[in-house]
Parts: sequence; C-alpha cells; structure tokens
Amino acid sequence: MTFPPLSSLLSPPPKMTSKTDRIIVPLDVPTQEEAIAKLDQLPQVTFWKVGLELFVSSGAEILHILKQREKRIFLDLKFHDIPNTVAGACRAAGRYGVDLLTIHATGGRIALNAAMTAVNEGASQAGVSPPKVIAITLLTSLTSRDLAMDLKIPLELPEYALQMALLAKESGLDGAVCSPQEVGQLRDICGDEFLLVCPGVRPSWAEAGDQKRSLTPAEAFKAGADYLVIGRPITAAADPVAAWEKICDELAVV
Ligand SMILES: O=C(O)c1cc(=O)[nH]c(=O)n1[C@@H]1O[C@H](COP(=O)(O)O)[C@@H](O)[C@H]1O
Repeated sequence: MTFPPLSSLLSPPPKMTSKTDRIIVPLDVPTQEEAIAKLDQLPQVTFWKVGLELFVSSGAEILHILKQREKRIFLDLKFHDIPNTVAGACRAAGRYGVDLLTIHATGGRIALNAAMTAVNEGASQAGVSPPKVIAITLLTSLTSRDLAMDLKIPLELPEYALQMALLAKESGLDGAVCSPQEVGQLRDICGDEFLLVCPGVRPSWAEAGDQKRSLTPAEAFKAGADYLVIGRPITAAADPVAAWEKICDELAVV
C-alpha cells in the first residue's frame, strides 16, 4: 500500500486552497526584528517568503519563528552554482522543512538533477517533508531587450522562459517561477501538475518599481498561476493591512 507524501498532507494543493492563501508575501527586510514586525502586522498572511536579504543578514532563525506561527515558507535563495555546490546547499536547505525552494534553471540539467536528489536526502536526514523545488526561468526584472542585448540570448523572451521551464520539468523539478505574462503559455505546455509561481504581480493602483513584466493579481491567477508573490504593493504601502484587504477584495470579485 502506498501513502501520499507527507508534504501533500501538510500543504493542500493550490486548486483546493483559497486565492488569498495562494498569495506569498516576501519578508524583504534587513533584520529579524523588522521581519517579526511584518508578521505581527499581517497575521492574516499564511504564506511568507524568506529571501536573500533576510537570510544573509539574520540566518535561519526566522524559519523557526515562521514554523512556530504555523506559516508556510518559501525559502527563496535562488541557488546558482556548479552541481556539487548546489547539491550541498540543497541538502542543507532540505533539512529546514520549508515548503518551497528556488534554484536557477540556468545552472543546467546536472545541477537541477543533483538539487532534487540532495533536497530529498536532506529532508529524509532531518525527518521532514522535502520542499517543492522550483526553477527561476527568467527574472521578472528583465525585458526582451535585456535578454537580447545584454544576455545575448537569441530567443524571444516567452520562448526562452518556456525552454527554461521545460528543462526544469525534464530534470524532475516540481515547478518554475515565471512572470505573469508567460504563465499562461507555461501552464498550457507544462501541464496542471507543474507548480507555477509568479512574482512581478502589480495591482492596477501599485507602482511597478523594478518589475518589468507585470499583470494584476486577478489576471495572473486567471492566466494559470498557482501562487503569486506580492511584496511592496503590500509591505511598502502606507497602510499594509488596507493594501492586503484591497487585493483580497479585488480577487473575491473575479
Ligand atoms: O524568486 C522570486 O521570488 C522572484 C523571482 C523573480 O523573477 N522576480 C522576483 O521579483 N522575485 C521575488 O519576488 C519578490 C517581488 O517583490 P515585489 O516586487 O516587492 O512585489 C521579491 O522578493 C523578489 O526577490
């Protein structure tokens, strides 16, 4: 008799979860104290992202704090290195018992394979569920011009993002990170089981900032995103609670 993986018991699949539980808010702050202040300010947020700024400045303790509060955790460290180094980092990250972990697809097939093996080893050593591992396709701050002129990639941007997602899928990853502008195409081609997480989401009333390929939250879900990452429109708003509620209200009517 086979049992479902523990991770699927802990985190219901996106299609069974409300849209607001599928919004991930990043803790893009320089100190643990500021991160805790955000958690206190927005207790209704169920899924938080810990990224490079907070993890490099404050370490892993914030992960334990989030677990104590029964939050889901996206550990967004965007690993990008040779296979041996990526595997070592993934083995360590697999021990934390987080829900999502990022790695750059451009690390290549061998690094992606090694990441999956290592994350499972780390999780089983620690007796926790392994995170879903998702690949960065093309950062949402980049434009078609950047791709062609600076990165010298001779593909149209949507085609490049798709190829990176397919590489991740063939390498056994659980999903990909993409902009909302590419998510529809990736959903059609990669299928319903492939997890698609979209940052670069902007309500119509929010500043774009450094995000270059945005859609609104409603448009991003409609196009096929499983999860949205929405930061500054909420966290940098004059009233973050009001901004969160406004986004939830806008999603409730679509
Ligand atoms: O992996 C990510 O989460 C990520 C990938 C990407 O392509 N673009 C992107 O913006 N992100 C992250 O998503 C968050 C977006 O934050 P805001 O631009 O403030 O909404 C940041 O924490 C980024 O690090």
